[in-house]
Amino acid sequence: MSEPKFTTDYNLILEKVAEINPVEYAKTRNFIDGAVSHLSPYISRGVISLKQVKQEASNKGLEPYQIEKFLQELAWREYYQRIWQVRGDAIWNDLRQPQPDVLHNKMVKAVVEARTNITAIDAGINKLYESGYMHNHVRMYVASIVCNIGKAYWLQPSKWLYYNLLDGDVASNNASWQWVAAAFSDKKYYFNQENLNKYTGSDQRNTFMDKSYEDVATMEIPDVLLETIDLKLETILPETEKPTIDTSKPTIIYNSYNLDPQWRKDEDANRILLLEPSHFSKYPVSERVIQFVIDLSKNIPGIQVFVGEISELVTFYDGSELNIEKAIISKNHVAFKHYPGIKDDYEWMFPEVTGEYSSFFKYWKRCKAYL
Ligand SMILES: Cc1cc2nc3c(=O)[nH]c(=O)nc-3n(C[C@H](O)[C@H](O)[C@H](O)COP(=O)(O)OP(=O)(O)OC[C@H]3O[C@@H](n4cnc5c(N)ncnc54)[C@H](O)[C@@H]3O)c2cc1C
Repeated sequence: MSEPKFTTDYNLILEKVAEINPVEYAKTRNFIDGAVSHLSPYISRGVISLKQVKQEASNKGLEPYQIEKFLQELAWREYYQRIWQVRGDAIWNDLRQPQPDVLHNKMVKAVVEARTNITAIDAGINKLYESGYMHNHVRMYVASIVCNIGKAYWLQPSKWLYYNLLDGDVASNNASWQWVAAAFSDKKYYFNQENLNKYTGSDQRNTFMDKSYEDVATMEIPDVLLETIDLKLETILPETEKPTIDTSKPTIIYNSYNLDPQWRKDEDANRILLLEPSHFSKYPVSERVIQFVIDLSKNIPGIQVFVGEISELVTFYDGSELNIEKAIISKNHVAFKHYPGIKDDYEWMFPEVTGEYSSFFKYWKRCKAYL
């Protein structure tokens, strides 16, 4: 399968939203060449909302049962966002219980270098480096190899994946790694070569995963996974000019989690894509991700890219008649709580269902009442 290409043209993105096929999706989503939507980079970057995607799926004239699986998967994302809202920075800790059976806090070197010798896994990692995307099932396989077979603590590996993903989202990423590693679920997620072959179209045999599930769960760490690496992930940000701000008007702030071209689009305002070094030192991403974010921002007319802190933007309004609480406008987001000013609500899929639920299925049951 060729790598998915992620356009940054807004009209083409909307075409991709229109192309979703919930019926095929439900049948094939676990296969790496299945009819998945590839919309996550746009959802995570806030170009489109879950509400918008849900609306599109609902307008296809299908029966409710035919779109339910797709809506349920969208809801997984919102479920994790709600957890992040409640937990804040505690999303960086074990969410439910300590990860069992941990040997080290580093990353497995063979995974970073795509040389586990399991062809479909190595191909999935290389695709990640080439495209910034990895299929959900491959993410689960990789996380299981790293945390459950290689016995790494989930934190550093999750940062490695986040760094490389165009759709990198702290809530979905951290919680999913923890789900695989049983820090956010009752048991570790395991697979074997037979399962991997089925979903990746591979026919490889005699690998360290070519065992029964029971043997996979109890085997010694294979030699190839023993070597570890301590990753030092850094974000390289471009140099930018000081922006031109007309301080008689408010400034609308966009960032790597909000690049919605429709939001407040008819307002007379300054528009800034704010790339804060402090944010990216806490959440490092690759140069590819930064370029993707900058390219997506080009859908917003008049936007200026500014690498700097919100506090520097605020000083532009010193002596201005506009009160800073009205001058800065952003979308409410847990990673950008430190912005001052007006914060618009995110377009939730299920605005009525707030807070943290002890399981996705309890959460989904509640959501279904609003479908
Ligand atoms: C270890 C691991 C790490 C992950 N890290 C991220 C991440 O950083 N960012 C991210 O957006 N997703 C993450 N996911 C979830 C999921 O893999 C991706 O959302 C999905 O693969 C994106 O591809 P798609 O748009 O084709 O999804 P589709 O299957 O077409 O689903 C449509 C949308 O529903 C949402 N969705 C679907 N499945 C999930 C799921 N399991 N969890 C959360 N949301 C889901 C996504 O927004 C996705 O775009 C992770 C999963 C695992 C197992």
